[in-house]
Amino acid sequence: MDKLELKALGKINLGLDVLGRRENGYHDVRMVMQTLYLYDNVTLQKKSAPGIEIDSNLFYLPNDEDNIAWKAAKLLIDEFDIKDGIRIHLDKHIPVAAGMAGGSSNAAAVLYGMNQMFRLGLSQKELMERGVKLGADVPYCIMRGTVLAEGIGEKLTPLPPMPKCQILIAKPPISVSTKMVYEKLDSCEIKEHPDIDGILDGLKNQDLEQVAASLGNVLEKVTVEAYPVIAQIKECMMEAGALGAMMSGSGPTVFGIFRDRRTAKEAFTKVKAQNLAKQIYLANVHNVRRR
Ligand SMILES: C[C@@](CO)(OP(=O)(O)O)[C@H](O)COP(=O)(O)OP(=O)(O)OC[C@H]1O[C@@H](n2ccc(N)nc2=O)[C@H](O)[C@@H]1O
Ligand SMILES: Nc1ncnc2c1ncn2[C@@H]1O[C@H](COP(=O)(O)OP(=O)(O)O)[C@@H](O)[C@H]1O
Repeated sequence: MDKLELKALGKINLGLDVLGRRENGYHDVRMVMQTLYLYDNVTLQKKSAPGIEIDSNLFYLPNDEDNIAWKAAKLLIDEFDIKDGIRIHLDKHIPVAAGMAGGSSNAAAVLYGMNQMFRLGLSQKELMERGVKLGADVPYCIMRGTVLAEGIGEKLTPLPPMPKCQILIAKPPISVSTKMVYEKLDSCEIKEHPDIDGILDGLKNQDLEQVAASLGNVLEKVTVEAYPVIAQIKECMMEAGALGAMMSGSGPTVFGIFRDRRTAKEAFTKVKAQNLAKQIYLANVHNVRRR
């Protein structure tokens, strides 16, 4: 197989708690992750000349070793002494620097795809061990689905699937650095921890209302302080009938959970009319895990 087309799916965090800080600056987390059917297309093509070529539909993304998808290819080429070269094309749709793991998911797709293309024979666990070297969210992006992520995000426990619903995504026109958000959190006292167990119970009971009522993200306060538009989008979604709304990851993307598509579409129109975000999408949850 000389060419492979893959879907790199984005995620939201239904819950994100930070339990402590490690000496290397990374944080111990307890997060509930959910994959969305909102994706970048990743095309891999073998080439006979050695080396990695990468490009994308977005002019501002790096076309070199700074791209996390490039790093994923390099890791496998070096470890397995792969003689062929590879061309990677990214057709991006997941908002960038948004808290939706777009880059991590691209890297996961490259690891997964190259494992097949070059018949490397790596198990999912072995792919995830390589993934975490590229970023804390990469192992989850390999696994997908509804998952409890602990450690720095790499200790994964599969959960019952998210009940059927519609997710509205709105990314205001600002970019957020994950590193800065975690650093800012270090200077605040965490007064209230999110109810991660409430989300786990809700999933166990397949109770969408309980899941939505238990959403919580300890990073939200940090990002909202800098960008109040996040709180405005949440309010707009709640007024429009969301069962719950919250910032994903380090932000600034906000998602709302809706029981039906009609209400979600009405909320879409309201967020757009208020000019709170330019990138607005309706997405289904994607509960199929990779094995
Ligand atoms: C916040 C979350 C929630 O899912 O996602 P995003 O908002 O980035 O999508 C993740 O914890 C982000 O994961 P990811 O974006 O893969 O992190 P990395 O590239 O490994 O790290 C970027 C920076 O975030 C900080 N970081 C990341 C993970 C973690 N458990 N503790 C941290 O302190 C570190 O400062 C690190 O330098
Ligand atoms: N393949 C990629 N897709 C998106 N961003 C990338 C990629 N490679 C490197 N980056 C850089 O990583 C940063 C974080 O991107 P992204 O993964 O979209 O955000 P997040 O971690 O918030 O989900 C961006 O500012 C971008 O410059």
